[in-house]
Amino acid sequence: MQEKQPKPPPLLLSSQLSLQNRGYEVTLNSAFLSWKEVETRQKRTAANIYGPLKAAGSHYVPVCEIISVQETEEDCPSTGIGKWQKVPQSLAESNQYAFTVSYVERTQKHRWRCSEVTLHCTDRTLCLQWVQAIREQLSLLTIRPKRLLVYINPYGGKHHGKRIYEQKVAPVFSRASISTDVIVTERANHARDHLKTEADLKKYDGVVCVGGDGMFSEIIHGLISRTQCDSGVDQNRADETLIPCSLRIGIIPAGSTDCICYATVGSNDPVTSALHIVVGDSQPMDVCSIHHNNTFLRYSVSLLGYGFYGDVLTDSERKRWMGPARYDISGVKTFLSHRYYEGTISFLPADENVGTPRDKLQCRSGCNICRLPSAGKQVSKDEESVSDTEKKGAWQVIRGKFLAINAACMSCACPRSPKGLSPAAHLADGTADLILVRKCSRFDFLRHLLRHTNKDDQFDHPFVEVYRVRQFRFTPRYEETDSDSELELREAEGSGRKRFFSQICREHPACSCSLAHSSWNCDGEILPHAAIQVRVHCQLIKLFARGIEEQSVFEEPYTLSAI
Ligand SMILES: CCCCCCCCCCCCC/C=C/[C@@H](O)[C@H](CO)NC(=O)CCCCCCCCCCCCCCC
Ligand SMILES: Nc1ncnc2c1ncn2[C@@H]1O[C@H](COP(=O)(O)OP(=O)(O)OP(=O)(O)O)[C@@H](O)[C@H]1O
Ligand SMILES: [Ca+2]
Repeated sequence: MQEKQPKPPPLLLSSQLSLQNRGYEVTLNSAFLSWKEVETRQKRTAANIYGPLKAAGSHYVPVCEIISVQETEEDCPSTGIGKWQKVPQSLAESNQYAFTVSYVERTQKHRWRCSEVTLHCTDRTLCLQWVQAIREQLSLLTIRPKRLLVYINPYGGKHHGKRIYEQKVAPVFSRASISTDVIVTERANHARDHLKTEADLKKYDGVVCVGGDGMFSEIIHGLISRTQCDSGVDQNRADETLIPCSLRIGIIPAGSTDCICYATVGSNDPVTSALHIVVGDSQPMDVCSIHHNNTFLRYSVSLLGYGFYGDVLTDSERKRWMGPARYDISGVKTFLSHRYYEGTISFLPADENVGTPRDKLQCRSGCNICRLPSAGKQVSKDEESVSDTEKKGAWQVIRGKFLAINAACMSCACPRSPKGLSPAAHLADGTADLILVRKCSRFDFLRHLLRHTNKDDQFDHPFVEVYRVRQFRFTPRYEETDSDSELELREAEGSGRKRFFSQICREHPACSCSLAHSSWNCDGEILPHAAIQVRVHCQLIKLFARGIEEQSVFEEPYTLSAI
């Protein structure tokens, strides 16, 4: 039996217009603008005089990817000179009216570009009719932002934030008739504090940051805190159900790692990010809350890393002046120091229906795992206790010596590691992947690190374990209060703090006493405590992004070759 083809949306407008001196059949319906070349009588005779009038090439642009449409003035007589310009004389007289449609074009490596087509009409009424019809369709796309609050960090990455915004992003926003209020930050936490207490958020459809992961972190801290404060939710309580933020966040990459942008869009290209904002994309994202006892410390969306990544960050902060290269220098230095740390990790594993960190399937645009009902909503306290019945007593405890303890709420893909720290982690499934790299030789650790940069599985080592979790806790050995450690602690207190550290450091020949414990790298910020409690909040924030599109979408961008 033949499958029934879905009916195309009703035609809104159709005309023969010209493009680069050739005739095109141009049509508009509520889903697509399309133009296909109409064979000239001459060409038709040469090919097949009895055949149907055939289109030589068709182009389809989804209406939702049209950026703007405007009447084009280039074909009018140029003022003062009185000469026709640009359009060949033969066409100029008959097709002097034109309109230009700007639309999204996909290029290599998940990049988007702003492309244009200028279509010429025989009379102005027809031209205006086209402009109006397309504008009407665009006005129905209410998901698109009209007013944005933009924060620029002038010192992120290579200090190009301001220039990137002015030269590459502002023209795209202005073409899409998006109005902006722009704040160039004057100090660290300027954006966070402004969002938290001052900004009149009702005026905006979204917040945009120009900078790196650290700048994004400021924005989410400001927005999440503001949202909880407005709803009377106490962030210091680790078991609180947090209220999701309603404003979407856009990231224009201008940092050193740009992993949140890279992992949600597929590239760290400012124009691509600007276009995702213009078309009004929406990608929900998980956020981890981090507490020490009952004190809120920070939120994290990408990497929460103790040991290796904590030490890389601590060292790299002293080298900020180097720009993005600081991470590589500190990376090599930390790698050579080969420090390991002892402690206990307890975690609550996620249900199996959200998959595992060893899955081959990766989180992509429209991901089915992130759309599961359990992932789609914030779990309230009551619901949490019901779904926890199966998990009662399911906390697992692991004690050991680790080179690195990493929690990735999403893949953490970035230019340094295009598949990321945890390639199968999901953006919005309510879980994080907990990666434990136990003490091993330098050579083995190097093999593990190298696999972040190639196709090999970085978890396929006997010294690496990985779990998909909803919550976890970490206690470094020197803070443990179980009977063994308590005894050690008392001994240490009796004989002075120095002796306690020297006891730990006997097992760390390569380190000095002050480095007997590491710090947490929380999205590029150092946490003040080593003992932490972490909980994933499903889809707490939304980005102007759509997740990484499948490669095929990039290769064949709605352009059908000759039919
Ligand atoms: C041999 C090459 C191995 C390369 C291994 C590369 C793995 C890279 C994994 C990157 C994961 C980034 C996760 C995102 C973290 C962001 O929230 C945060 C803020 O932006 N960035 C960093 O903390 C910045 C973290 C940057 C870490 C860079 C680590 C570089 C390690 C280099 C080790 C070299 C050993 C060479 C021995 C001769
Ligand atoms: N005007 C400013 N002066 C100094 N620091 C600022 C200013 N505005 C923001 N910051 C801080 O700069 C830090 C780094 O910024 P950002 O994340 O943009 O770049 P990066 O660290 O180079 O990149 P990445 O985070 O991707 O590694 C952030 O923690 C942010 O709080
Ligand atoms: Ca997740």
